[in-house]
Amino acid sequence: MIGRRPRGQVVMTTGGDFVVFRPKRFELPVWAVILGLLARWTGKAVWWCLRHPIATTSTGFVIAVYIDYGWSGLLVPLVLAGAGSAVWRWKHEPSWWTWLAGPLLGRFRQAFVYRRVWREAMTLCGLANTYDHQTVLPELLSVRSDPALDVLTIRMVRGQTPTDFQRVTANLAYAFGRRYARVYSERPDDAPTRTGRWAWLLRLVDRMRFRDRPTVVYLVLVRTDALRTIVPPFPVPAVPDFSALPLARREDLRTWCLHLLATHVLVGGATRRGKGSVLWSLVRSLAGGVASGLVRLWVIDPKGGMEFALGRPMFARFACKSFEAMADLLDEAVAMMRERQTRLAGNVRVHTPTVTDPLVVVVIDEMAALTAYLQDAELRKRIAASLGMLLSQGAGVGVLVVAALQDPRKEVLPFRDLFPTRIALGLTEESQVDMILGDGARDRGALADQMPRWAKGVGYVILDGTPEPMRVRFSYLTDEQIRDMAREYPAPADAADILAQVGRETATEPVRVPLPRRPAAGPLIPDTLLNLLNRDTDNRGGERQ
Ligand SMILES: Nc1ncnc2c1ncn2[C@@H]1O[C@H](COP(=O)(O)OP(=O)(O)OP(=O)(O)O)[C@@H](O)[C@H]1O
Repeated sequence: MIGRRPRGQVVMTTGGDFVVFRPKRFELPVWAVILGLLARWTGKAVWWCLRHPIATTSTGFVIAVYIDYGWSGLLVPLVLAGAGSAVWRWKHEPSWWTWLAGPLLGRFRQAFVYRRVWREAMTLCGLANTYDHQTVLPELLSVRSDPALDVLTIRMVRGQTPTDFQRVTANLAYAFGRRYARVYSERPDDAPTRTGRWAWLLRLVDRMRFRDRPTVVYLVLVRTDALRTIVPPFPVPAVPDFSALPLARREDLRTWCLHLLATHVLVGGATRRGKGSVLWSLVRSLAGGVASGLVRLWVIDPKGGMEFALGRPMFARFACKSFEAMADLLDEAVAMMRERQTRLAGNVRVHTPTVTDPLVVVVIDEMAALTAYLQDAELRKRIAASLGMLLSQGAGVGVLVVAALQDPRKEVLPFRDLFPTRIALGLTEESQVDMILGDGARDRGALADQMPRWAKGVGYVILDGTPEPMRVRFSYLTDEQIRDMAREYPAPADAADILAQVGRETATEPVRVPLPRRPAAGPLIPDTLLNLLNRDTDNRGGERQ
């Protein structure tokens, strides 16, 4: 058995301490110790220079210029570098941040901010361990800064997992003097798409940069809260990209895009926290498709139209007064889903939206009004059955549900788990965060229950493919902007839509341009009725002119 005593003495014993070996101690002369230390430091310095070629070359250059020309000689390259940097920033700020300002600021903050308090912060946050009578700390490998965030790359102590860091995310934020932090087990940014002549080389470099590093975690500290200011509406894409709909601003100032294809979306948030802004941001991002007929919005607003009536011309179907009409709307969505399933089965596995076979998005504000608070038990059951069908089978055939609600408990929303995409705005209780975003989301940094009062429309989303939440702020549309949008992007008239409205809701039909007729493949109503309605629509169009 070999053991180490506290004083560094190696002791070797057999079974019961019968024989004890003590190694002989050598006394080295002082000159040998000094020589050894010098060799060690030189080795370290050379290794550092090899690892930091840019810093080494620049320092060498500065020293050489100073020796040859003195202080005044340094002024010229300094002014030239400053001017070059200013022009670069003016012409292309993102690349200036990526290649110059970000790395420089990161190095500076690594040396003068984080390293100074590293040992103290790691120890007090409970991330320092003891091994072999020595304290072992996570190692700060690098810091990368951008205009809003510092991203710290940290090598964990052997035996630690990213969960150990995620559990103390808030402690880490405050330890470094910040309010918000997030811990990622993989790089928080994606590898860029490379094109052009040197793409192959850049892709090789990216493969190295973005390689999987299981021993490393990434701590993102929010230096400047980019979400403090209201986010103006994003430009309307003429043809919406359903895999990337721009809805919100991210903490790193980039745009957060929703992947809407083949998914349902649940938005949870306490009252007056901005659920409306999430839904309107989504409607706006789809507006181009609404006008061209690629997207149909079927909207249910149980608050009597308070939220959505302003955008009425954009909606193919709208129910806001009668719960009966809301139940009918959902039943019709199920019928459409069934018809598509029959038509598409054996041909494709996922529906692709086209003008003749559009993406149907059923938007439901205040979903609890339909699933829990509705007095009529029969109607409630009918609605629950339709919603269950849509949520479990609708995504693949392009009939999607986007719903908002305040209370995410199972009693209120039994099909919570059928929503693959979830967004949590400000909530009132800790437990609600995990109910909406999934187990452990709060521990991983989604502090939706601690949202300050100003943070309307600020929420947490889970990025595709990563378990860690991200904080975003949704764009805010004023009533005037909603009215303008509705005027500019009205839904085209479709006989089936108009028929569905007749006699159910008393709201007057909005002005709509006629939609090209659907081919014989699958009209939902008989030809005789279609002709009748066409004539009716033409007449009304004539009256308006
Ligand atoms: N993204 C946003 N940016 C800035 N302010 C916002 C944003 N979203 C909402 N607000 C502000 O918060 C108020 C409440 O927003 P909203 O009506 O959308 O909340 P809600 O959660 O839908 O409320 P309710 O529970 O009544 O449905 C708005 O009047 C607006 O002033």
